[in-house]
Amino acid sequence: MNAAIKLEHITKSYNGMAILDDINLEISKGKTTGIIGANGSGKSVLFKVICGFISPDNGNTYIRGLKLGEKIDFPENVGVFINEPGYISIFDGFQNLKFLADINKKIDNEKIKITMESVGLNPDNKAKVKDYSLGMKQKLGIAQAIMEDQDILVLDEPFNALDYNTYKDIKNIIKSLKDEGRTILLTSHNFEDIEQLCDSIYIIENAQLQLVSSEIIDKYRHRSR
Ligand SMILES: Nc1ncnc2c1ncn2[C@@H]1O[C@H](COP(=O)(O)OP(=O)(O)OP(=O)(O)O)[C@@H](O)[C@H]1O
Repeated sequence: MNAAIKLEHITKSYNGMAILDDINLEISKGKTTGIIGANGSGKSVLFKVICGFISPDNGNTYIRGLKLGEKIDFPENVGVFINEPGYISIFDGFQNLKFLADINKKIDNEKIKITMESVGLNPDNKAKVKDYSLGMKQKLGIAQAIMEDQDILVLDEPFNALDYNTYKDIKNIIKSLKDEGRTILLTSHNFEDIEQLCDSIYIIENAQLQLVSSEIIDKYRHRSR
């Protein structure tokens, strides 16, 4: 069976500095995989390569067996949450999601509303997104990533800027998506979240990706206490 996500020998440099150096990764369907690493280690760059937002210098990305840049440029049915999603600032939350939903025409208004409610947003709130708080924008980003029942989710720091209750809500949503068998790729600076949600954990260090050992897990547990 094809892996949901497969990376082969991915390299990416900026200004002569290797950010990703010969990255290989295979994620099976239905698994939740965590990527950890220091600020600036390359987690977002890796996620953007997987989503087809940036091209690697070398290497191949396959989503459900389809090679990016060959049969498809952007993977289909992948829910993406990468920090600071772009919104139409003069639209309200519902209008923004409706605008995006109209591209694929897979879901109706009711599904958008149900999804907004599931992340704690009121679909009838007419406030423009430019007046949303950071946490509300974060919730809207999560809603767009899951509203079409995308079976692969790429979530870069989904817990940033959330108050405690919303954080709990979003964490529970990710848990249920995991239980439903979605394939999830996740970053968080809170190691406890990664440990609780993920089936396997990788670390990016010095442009290399490696499966974390129990020693590294201990180090991170200690750090997040
Ligand atoms: N478009 C770009 N041009 C030049 N350098 C870039 C570009 N995008 C990313 N970088 C560099 O690549 C490195 C990795 O950035 P990335 O955003 O992937 O880090 P990260 O691991 O997600 O960090 P954080 O935990 O702070 O979110 C950084 O040094 C960053 O400056």
